Amino acid sequence: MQVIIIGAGRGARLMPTTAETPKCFAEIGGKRILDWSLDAFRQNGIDDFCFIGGYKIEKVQADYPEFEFRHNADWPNNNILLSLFHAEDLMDQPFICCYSDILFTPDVVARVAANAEDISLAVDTDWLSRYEHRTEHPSDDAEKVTVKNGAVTRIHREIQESDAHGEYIGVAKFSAAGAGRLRDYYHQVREKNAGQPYREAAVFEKAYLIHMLQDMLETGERMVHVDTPGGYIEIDTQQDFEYARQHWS
Ligand SMILES: Nc1ccn([C@@H]2O[C@H](COP(=O)(O)OP(=O)(O)OP(=O)(O)O)[C@@H](O)[C@H]2O)c(=O)n1
Ligand SMILES: C[C@](O)(CO)[C@H](O)COP(=O)(O)O
Repeated sequence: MQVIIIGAGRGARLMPTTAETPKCFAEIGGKRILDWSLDAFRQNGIDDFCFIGGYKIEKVQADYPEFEFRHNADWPNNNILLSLFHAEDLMDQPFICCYSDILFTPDVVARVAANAEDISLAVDTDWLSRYEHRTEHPSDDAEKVTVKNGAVTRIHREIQESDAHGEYIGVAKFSAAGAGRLRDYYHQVREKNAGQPYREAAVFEKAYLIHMLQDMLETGERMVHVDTPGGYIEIDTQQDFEYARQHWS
Protein backbone atom coordinates (compact mmCIF):
# COMPACT_ATOMS: atom_id res chain seq x y z
CA MET A 1 0.00 0.00 0.00
CA GLN A 2 1.33 3.41 -1.00
CA VAL A 3 1.44 6.05 1.74
CA ILE A 4 1.48 9.73 0.83
CA ILE A 5 2.56 12.01 3.67
CA ILE A 6 1.46 15.60 3.21
CA GLY A 7 4.19 17.64 4.86
CA ALA A 8 4.99 20.80 2.94
CA GLY A 9 3.60 23.33 5.43
CA ARG A 10 5.53 25.88 7.45
CA GLY A 11 4.46 24.90 10.96
CA ALA A 12 4.38 28.59 11.83
CA ARG A 13 2.26 28.05 14.92
CA LEU A 14 4.97 25.85 16.40
CA MET A 15 7.75 28.40 16.25
CA PRO A 16 10.50 28.38 17.45
CA THR A 17 10.50 24.53 17.29
CA THR A 18 10.09 24.80 13.52
CA ALA A 19 12.74 27.48 12.99
CA GLU A 20 15.26 25.05 11.48
CA THR A 21 13.30 21.84 10.84
CA PRO A 22 9.84 20.90 9.57
CA LYS A 23 7.04 20.36 12.09
CA CYS A 24 7.16 16.58 11.67
CA PHE A 25 10.67 16.59 13.21
CA ALA A 26 9.29 17.86 16.54
CA GLU A 27 9.97 15.22 19.19
CA ILE A 28 7.40 13.65 21.44
CA GLY A 29 8.51 11.01 23.94
CA GLY A 30 12.00 11.06 22.40
CA LYS A 31 10.75 10.35 18.87
CA ARG A 32 9.86 12.61 15.95
CA ILE A 33 6.19 12.94 14.98
CA LEU A 34 7.20 11.56 11.58
CA ASP A 35 8.80 8.47 13.15
CA TRP A 36 5.65 7.77 15.15
CA SER A 37 3.71 7.76 11.86
CA LEU A 38 6.25 5.53 10.11
CA ASP A 39 6.09 3.06 12.99
CA ALA A 40 2.28 3.00 12.91
CA PHE A 41 2.43 2.06 9.22
CA ARG A 42 5.36 -0.34 9.50
CA GLN A 43 3.68 -2.25 12.32
CA ASN A 44 1.00 -3.00 9.75
CA GLY A 45 3.52 -4.14 7.14
CA ILE A 46 3.16 -0.90 5.15
CA ASP A 47 6.50 0.55 4.13
CA ASP A 48 6.12 2.45 0.88
CA PHE A 49 6.36 6.16 1.65
CA CYS A 50 6.14 9.25 -0.48
CA PHE A 51 6.77 12.51 1.37
CA ILE A 52 5.41 15.71 -0.10
CA GLY A 53 7.72 18.34 1.28
CA GLY A 54 8.12 22.07 0.94
CA TYR A 55 9.38 23.97 3.98
CA LYS A 56 12.81 22.46 4.88
CA ILE A 57 12.31 19.50 2.52
CA GLU A 58 16.09 19.13 2.36
CA LYS A 59 16.16 18.09 6.02
CA VAL A 60 13.68 15.30 5.36
CA GLN A 61 15.56 14.23 2.23
CA ALA A 62 18.80 14.01 4.20
CA ASP A 63 17.39 11.87 7.02
CA TYR A 64 14.96 9.65 5.07
CA PRO A 65 16.71 8.62 1.83
CA GLU A 66 14.37 5.62 1.62
CA PHE A 67 11.38 7.88 0.85
CA GLU A 68 10.16 8.95 -2.53
CA PHE A 69 9.81 12.74 -2.56
CA ARG A 70 7.56 15.20 -4.29
CA HIS A 71 8.51 18.86 -3.93
CA ASN A 72 5.75 21.38 -3.34
CA ALA A 73 8.03 24.37 -3.89
CA ASP A 74 5.12 26.81 -3.96
CA TRP A 75 3.90 25.78 -0.49
CA PRO A 76 3.52 29.37 0.83
CA ASN A 77 0.94 30.03 -1.89
CA ASN A 78 -1.06 26.80 -1.74
CA ASN A 79 -2.55 24.47 0.83
CA ILE A 80 -3.31 20.84 1.62
CA LEU A 81 -5.30 19.95 -1.53
CA LEU A 82 -2.72 21.21 -4.03
CA SER A 83 0.05 19.80 -1.89
CA LEU A 84 -1.46 16.31 -2.01
CA PHE A 85 -1.75 16.49 -5.78
CA HIS A 86 2.01 16.84 -6.14
CA ALA A 87 1.87 13.04 -5.77
CA GLU A 88 -0.88 12.53 -8.29
CA ASP A 89 1.34 10.24 -10.35
CA LEU A 90 1.19 7.73 -7.46
CA MET A 91 -2.59 7.74 -7.32
CA ASP A 92 -3.06 5.07 -9.99
CA GLN A 93 -3.15 2.52 -7.15
CA PRO A 94 -4.71 2.31 -3.69
CA PHE A 95 -3.15 4.75 -1.26
CA ILE A 96 -3.39 6.16 2.24
CA CYS A 97 -2.68 9.84 2.69
CA CYS A 98 -1.96 11.51 6.00
CA TYR A 99 -0.99 14.88 7.38
CA SER A 100 2.57 14.95 8.68
CA ASP A 101 1.77 16.70 11.96
CA ILE A 102 -0.41 14.08 13.62
CA LEU A 103 0.13 11.20 16.01
CA PHE A 104 -2.00 8.10 15.52
CA THR A 105 -1.81 4.52 16.69
CA PRO A 106 -1.01 1.43 14.58
CA ASP A 107 -4.61 0.42 15.27
CA VAL A 108 -5.87 3.42 13.25
CA VAL A 109 -3.76 2.27 10.31
CA ALA A 110 -4.96 -1.33 10.72
CA ARG A 111 -8.62 -0.27 10.61
CA VAL A 112 -8.20 2.07 7.67
CA ALA A 113 -6.11 -0.41 5.70
CA ALA A 114 -8.63 -3.19 6.29
CA ASN A 115 -11.59 -1.13 5.09
CA ALA A 116 -12.79 -2.32 1.71
CA GLU A 117 -14.73 0.82 0.66
CA ASP A 118 -13.44 3.13 -2.07
CA ILE A 119 -13.00 6.14 0.19
CA SER A 120 -12.61 5.86 3.95
CA LEU A 121 -11.82 8.61 6.42
CA ALA A 122 -10.36 8.04 9.89
CA VAL A 123 -12.43 9.84 12.50
CA ASP A 124 -11.71 10.43 16.19
CA THR A 125 -14.97 9.91 18.06
CA ASP A 126 -13.44 10.99 21.38
CA TRP A 127 -12.38 14.31 19.91
CA LEU A 128 -14.23 16.60 22.33
CA SER A 129 -12.30 15.49 25.39
CA ARG A 130 -9.10 16.69 23.69
CA TYR A 131 -10.67 20.01 22.72
CA GLU A 132 -11.60 20.80 26.35
CA HIS A 133 -8.00 21.97 26.81
CA ARG A 134 -7.30 23.11 23.26
CA THR A 135 -7.97 26.82 23.68
CA GLU A 136 -5.43 27.85 21.01
CA HIS A 137 -7.15 25.66 18.38
CA PRO A 138 -10.86 25.81 19.22
CA SER A 139 -13.30 23.17 18.02
CA ASP A 140 -14.52 25.62 15.33
CA ASP A 141 -11.24 24.84 13.54
CA ALA A 142 -11.70 21.08 13.75
CA GLU A 143 -12.39 19.19 10.52
CA LYS A 144 -15.57 17.52 11.76
CA VAL A 145 -17.89 14.97 10.17
CA THR A 146 -21.54 14.05 10.41
CA VAL A 147 -22.52 10.50 9.55
CA LYS A 148 -25.49 8.28 8.79
CA ASN A 149 -25.61 4.49 8.49
CA GLY A 150 -21.84 4.19 8.30
CA ALA A 151 -21.42 6.86 5.64
CA VAL A 152 -20.06 10.38 6.00
CA THR A 153 -22.78 12.92 5.22
CA ARG A 154 -20.78 16.12 5.71
CA ILE A 155 -17.16 17.12 6.37
CA HIS A 156 -16.86 20.72 7.45
CA ARG A 157 -15.41 23.01 10.11
CA GLU A 158 -18.81 24.64 10.62
CA ILE A 159 -20.51 21.49 11.91
CA GLN A 160 -21.81 22.12 15.42
CA GLU A 161 -20.08 20.18 18.20
CA SER A 162 -23.36 18.52 19.15
CA ASP A 163 -24.00 17.34 15.57
CA ALA A 164 -20.49 16.01 14.96
CA HIS A 165 -19.80 12.29 15.03
CA GLY A 166 -16.11 13.10 15.39
CA GLU A 167 -13.07 14.82 13.92
CA TYR A 168 -11.44 13.77 10.66
CA ILE A 169 -7.85 13.10 11.74
CA GLY A 170 -6.15 13.67 8.39
CA VAL A 171 -5.77 9.99 7.47
CA ALA A 172 -7.76 8.74 4.48
CA LYS A 173 -7.65 5.66 2.28
CA PHE A 174 -8.56 5.49 -1.38
CA SER A 175 -8.96 2.29 -3.37
CA ALA A 176 -7.71 2.42 -6.96
CA ALA A 177 -11.27 3.29 -8.06
CA GLY A 178 -11.66 5.88 -5.28
CA ALA A 179 -8.30 7.40 -6.21
CA GLY A 180 -9.40 7.58 -9.84
CA ARG A 181 -12.55 9.48 -8.92
CA LEU A 182 -10.56 11.80 -6.63
CA ARG A 183 -8.21 12.64 -9.50
CA ASP A 184 -11.00 13.14 -12.02
CA TYR A 185 -12.85 15.41 -9.63
CA TYR A 186 -9.71 17.41 -8.86
CA HIS A 187 -9.15 18.10 -12.55
CA GLN A 188 -12.74 19.17 -13.04
CA VAL A 189 -12.69 21.62 -10.12
CA ARG A 190 -9.23 22.92 -10.96
CA GLU A 191 -10.29 23.58 -14.54
CA LYS A 192 -13.30 25.55 -13.31
CA ASN A 193 -11.84 27.26 -10.26
CA ALA A 194 -8.09 27.89 -10.68
CA GLY A 195 -7.34 31.40 -9.52
CA GLN A 196 -10.96 31.81 -8.37
CA PRO A 197 -12.65 31.39 -4.99
CA TYR A 198 -13.47 27.75 -4.25
CA ARG A 199 -15.77 26.64 -1.41
CA GLU A 200 -14.49 28.46 1.73
CA ALA A 201 -11.08 29.17 0.20
CA ALA A 202 -10.40 32.66 -1.14
CA VAL A 203 -8.72 30.99 -4.13
CA PHE A 204 -8.72 27.38 -5.31
CA GLU A 205 -4.99 27.12 -4.68
CA LYS A 206 -5.58 27.73 -0.95
CA ALA A 207 -8.22 24.99 -0.63
CA TYR A 208 -8.07 22.27 2.00
CA LEU A 209 -8.57 18.62 1.06
CA ILE A 210 -11.81 18.63 3.08
CA HIS A 211 -13.23 21.34 0.81
CA MET A 212 -13.03 19.02 -2.16
CA LEU A 213 -14.18 15.99 -0.17
CA GLN A 214 -17.31 17.92 0.85
CA ASP A 215 -17.81 18.93 -2.78
CA MET A 216 -17.58 15.26 -3.79
CA LEU A 217 -20.06 14.26 -1.06
CA GLU A 218 -22.50 16.77 -2.55
CA THR A 219 -22.24 15.03 -5.92
CA GLY A 220 -23.26 11.76 -4.23
CA GLU A 221 -19.80 10.24 -3.72
CA ARG A 222 -19.82 7.65 -0.92
CA MET A 223 -17.27 7.96 1.86
CA VAL A 224 -17.25 5.89 5.01
CA HIS A 225 -15.86 6.67 8.45
CA VAL A 226 -13.38 4.46 10.25
CA ASP A 227 -13.63 5.34 13.90
CA THR A 228 -10.99 5.61 16.56
CA PRO A 229 -11.97 6.70 20.06
CA GLY A 230 -8.82 8.77 20.68
CA GLY A 231 -5.52 7.22 19.64
CA TYR A 232 -4.83 10.47 17.83
CA ILE A 233 -3.37 13.89 18.59
CA GLU A 234 -2.79 16.75 16.17
CA ILE A 235 0.06 19.15 16.80
CA ASP A 236 -0.58 22.65 15.56
CA THR A 237 0.22 24.91 18.49
CA GLN A 238 2.65 25.01 21.40
CA GLN A 239 -0.28 23.98 23.61
CA ASP A 240 -0.87 20.89 21.42
CA PHE A 241 2.84 20.08 21.59
CA GLU A 242 2.83 20.19 25.39
CA TYR A 243 -0.38 18.16 25.53
CA ALA A 244 1.13 15.50 23.27
CA ARG A 245 4.29 15.36 25.35
CA GLN A 246 2.18 14.71 28.45
CA HIS A 247 -0.31 12.26 26.95
CA TRP A 248 1.37 10.32 24.11
CA SER A 249 3.64 7.36 24.66
N1 LIG B 1 0.84 24.40 1.65
C1 LIG B 1 0.72 23.39 2.53
C2 LIG B 1 0.13 23.59 3.81
C3 LIG B 1 0.06 22.52 4.70
N2 LIG B 1 0.56 21.32 4.31
C4 LIG B 1 0.55 20.18 5.25
O1 LIG B 1 -0.77 19.89 5.65
C5 LIG B 1 -0.79 19.36 6.98
C6 LIG B 1 -1.82 20.09 7.83
O2 LIG B 1 -1.57 21.51 7.73
P1 LIG B 1 -1.47 22.49 8.97
O3 LIG B 1 -1.97 21.84 10.18
O4 LIG B 1 -2.06 23.80 8.58
O5 LIG B 1 0.13 22.62 9.15
P2 LIG B 1 1.13 23.80 8.77
O6 LIG B 1 0.66 24.55 7.56
O7 LIG B 1 2.49 23.21 8.68
O8 LIG B 1 1.05 24.72 10.08
P3 LIG B 1 0.94 26.32 10.24
O9 LIG B 1 -0.44 26.69 9.74
O10 LIG B 1 1.12 26.54 11.70
O11 LIG B 1 2.04 26.96 9.42
C7 LIG B 1 0.64 19.51 7.54
O12 LIG B 1 1.25 18.25 7.56
C8 LIG B 1 1.31 20.44 6.55
O13 LIG B 1 2.70 20.16 6.37
C9 LIG B 1 1.11 21.14 3.05
O14 LIG B 1 1.53 20.03 2.71
N3 LIG B 1 1.18 22.18 2.20
C1 LIG C 1 -5.75 21.16 8.88
C2 LIG C 1 -5.80 21.44 10.35
O1 LIG C 1 -4.55 21.17 10.92
C3 LIG C 1 -6.87 20.57 11.00
O2 LIG C 1 -7.05 20.96 12.32
C4 LIG C 1 -6.08 22.87 10.66
O3 LIG C 1 -7.41 23.11 10.38
C5 LIG C 1 -5.21 23.85 9.93
O4 LIG C 1 -5.52 25.18 10.30
P1 LIG C 1 -5.18 26.48 9.42
O5 LIG C 1 -6.48 27.16 9.20
O6 LIG C 1 -4.51 26.06 8.16
O7 LIG C 1 -4.29 27.30 10.28
